[in-house]
Amino acid sequence: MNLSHLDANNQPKMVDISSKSSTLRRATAQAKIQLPSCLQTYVKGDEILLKKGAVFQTAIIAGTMAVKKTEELIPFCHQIPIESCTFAIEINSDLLVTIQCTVKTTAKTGVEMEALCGVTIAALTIYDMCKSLSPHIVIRDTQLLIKTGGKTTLLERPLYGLILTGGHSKRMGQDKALLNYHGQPYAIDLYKLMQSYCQQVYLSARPNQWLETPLASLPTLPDHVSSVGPISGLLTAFQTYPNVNWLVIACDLMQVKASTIEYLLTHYEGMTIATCYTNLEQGFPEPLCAIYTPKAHRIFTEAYQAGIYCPVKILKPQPCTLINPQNVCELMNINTPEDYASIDH
Ligand SMILES: Nc1nc2c(ncn2[C@@H]2O[C@H](COP(=O)(O)OP(=O)(O)OP(=O)(O)O)[C@@H](O)[C@H]2O)c(=O)[nH]1
Ligand SMILES: [Mg+2]
Repeated sequence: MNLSHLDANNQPKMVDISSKSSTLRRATAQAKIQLPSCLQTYVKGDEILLKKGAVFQTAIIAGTMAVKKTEELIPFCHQIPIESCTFAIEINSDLLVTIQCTVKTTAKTGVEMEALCGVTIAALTIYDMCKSLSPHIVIRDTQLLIKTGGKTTLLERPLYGLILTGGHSKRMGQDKALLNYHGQPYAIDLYKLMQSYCQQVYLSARPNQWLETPLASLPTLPDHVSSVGPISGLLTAFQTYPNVNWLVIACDLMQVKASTIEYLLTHYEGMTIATCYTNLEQGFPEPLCAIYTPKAHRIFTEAYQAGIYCPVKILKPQPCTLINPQNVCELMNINTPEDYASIDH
């Protein structure tokens, strides 16, 4: 086996990243701390206030300093410019504290060690601040939750892919998912692209839509609810696998590239309903090229029950993570034969 951490003499070495290219990379790590009940009286809102000072605020400062020092502590870590470092600390009613640290850089290698170092030192700082009140403090579950921007992507839950194909393609006059794209139906091309990022990819279609077509062999989620638009496909996906993230792409976004997906993943936020591109002309979130978290399930179900079917209308008032497309053409909607003729296929 060729281990990148060993040299030809079986001695350890720093991984050579000199020929890699710099990309925007992000890592989020998490640690938990179980505090003893005697600390309850010191909890004031989102903070623990001791004579020594504000515990979480101190932990954030310590964690930030630790992130910047990671290269000095871990022998084979590279020196990486830290471009952003944020902490989120929450405490629940059982005094279980959850710390998350997110680090960003534009570099040739990832910042997961930095994020892990950050939560670890933040946790130890909380321990140090609280230990005089009781030594019964347990730090646990330190782990990497999210890593994006490099060769492999890790999110805090599985990523499934959904290709929306259940429309009637009236304007096109033929099924858009079957349009030729470099020698194969576009849905197959997009399916293969999404497979490299998702654990599972499904077509979203009307029941029996793809029987006896070239798409028949692809995994399909037929609409559970009557097919009234893309919301039917979204709801079916959210209901079928409620605990995963969904990367959703409509089959008429024929200019989507690997970089379109990677950019979404790099900016993905697990705490919002969805990470979406902004439609620059109209300012609304683009719902059909987006990553949805499990929080979307309830929002879309309630909207559907209230008779609101338009995904843009549903997303607009919600907390979404919005990003500007790197290239507006990537999100061009191919709805008519003229649109199709205007693109390279
Ligand atoms: N699963 C599912 N997807 C749908 C449904 N209606 C539309 N879609 C998909 O949602 C995306 C956006 O659809 P539109 O472009 O608005 O509509 P369309 O029906 O494909 O095309 P037109 O008939 O020309 O309006 C496309 O990928 C469609 O395949 C539906 O009822 N169920
Ligand atoms: Mg369309």
